[in-house]
Amino acid sequence: MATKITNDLVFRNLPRRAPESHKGSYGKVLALCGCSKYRGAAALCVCGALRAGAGLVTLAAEESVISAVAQRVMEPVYLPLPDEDGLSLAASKSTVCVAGCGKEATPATAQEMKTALGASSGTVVLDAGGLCSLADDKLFLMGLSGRLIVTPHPGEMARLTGRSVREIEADRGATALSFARESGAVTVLKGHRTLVATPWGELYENGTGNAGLARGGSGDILAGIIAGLAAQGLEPWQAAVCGVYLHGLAADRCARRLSMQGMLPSDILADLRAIFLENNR
Ligand SMILES: NC(=O)C1=CN([C@@H]2O[C@H](COP(=O)(O)OP(=O)(O)OC[C@H]3O[C@@H](n4cnc5c(N)ncnc54)[C@H](O)[C@@H]3O)[C@@H](O)[C@H]2O)[C@@H](O)CC1
Ligand SMILES: Nc1ncnc2c1ncn2[C@@H]1O[C@H](COP(=O)(O)OP(=O)(O)O)[C@@H](O)[C@H]1O
Repeated sequence: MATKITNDLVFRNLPRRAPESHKGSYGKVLALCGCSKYRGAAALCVCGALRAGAGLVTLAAEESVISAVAQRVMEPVYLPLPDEDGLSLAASKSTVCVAGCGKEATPATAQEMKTALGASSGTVVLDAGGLCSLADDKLFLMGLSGRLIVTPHPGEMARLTGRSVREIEADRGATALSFARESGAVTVLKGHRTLVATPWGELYENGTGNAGLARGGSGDILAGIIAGLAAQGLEPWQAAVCGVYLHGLAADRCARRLSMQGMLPSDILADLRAIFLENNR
């Protein structure tokens, strides 16, 4: 039986900003995201982390991605790739690594993920191509146990488990729970009524969100929001539970403002900040 994620559960777990705090108080996010084909995914992920409240966000990516993102958003710091030593160093200094949005699931991506995530010691949010590139390396994923959050949609869960999307959708709860138990990762199985499963057997169901989110880029923003929350000190399960709820709540508010038909993933960021404002954050 899944626990419904409520407004009270989320805002009880969300940190407040103390008057005497500084950027270091809210964590460093390293985003290892984007490729020349998927530049927008990197921008959306970075913006999600910034709007969720992270203190500093660094984007590690190839130059074509950096120049595209830098035209849209001014706050991130950039680490141009390839730079294996620079990537390891940045990962070792980060509070959270969010990796894989806008990456293709290739052996080169898997190697890049291993370089960064192996050097990090904080929370890891692994999404999209980064996650799928490691689908056959469960030992590596298990090595991140206790600090790993994975955010597959049903198609990605199919690649991770070798089962069909139809089988996964037929029993989403059991799928998420068994993947979480076997991998040691807090598992966010996305879709209508996203589930969050913990390695110790808890299952949360999210009731926010709507079909306006059913377009490319919504998941990239979610990964960034979860990373931004984890950077502020939330445990992996708290960041996942709060992240999926706030992402969906922002989308519901956005749909009332702009319609499900016309809203874009990036539009929900204005609603996320309004939700924080309405809740005195
Ligand atoms: N603007 C950008 O740069 C964007 C980049 N993106 C990146 O594109 C790459 C490929 O990701 P995609 O997810 O598009 O492609 P994938 O090939 O990983 O997955 C797409 C397939 O997964 C299945 N699927 C997904 N959600 C489902 C659901 N809720 N229920 C049932 N089946 C479902 C469907 O079969 C679908 O055709 C990733 O790296 C991603 O980050 C996308 O996020 C789209 C936007
Ligand atoms: N019908 C829907 N109802 C609620 N949430 C949805 C719906 N469709 C998509 N979403 C949400 O939008 C996001 C889509 O993520 P994903 O499939 O990874 O897309 P992308 O990789 O293109 O960004 C997920 O958070 C998912 O839960």
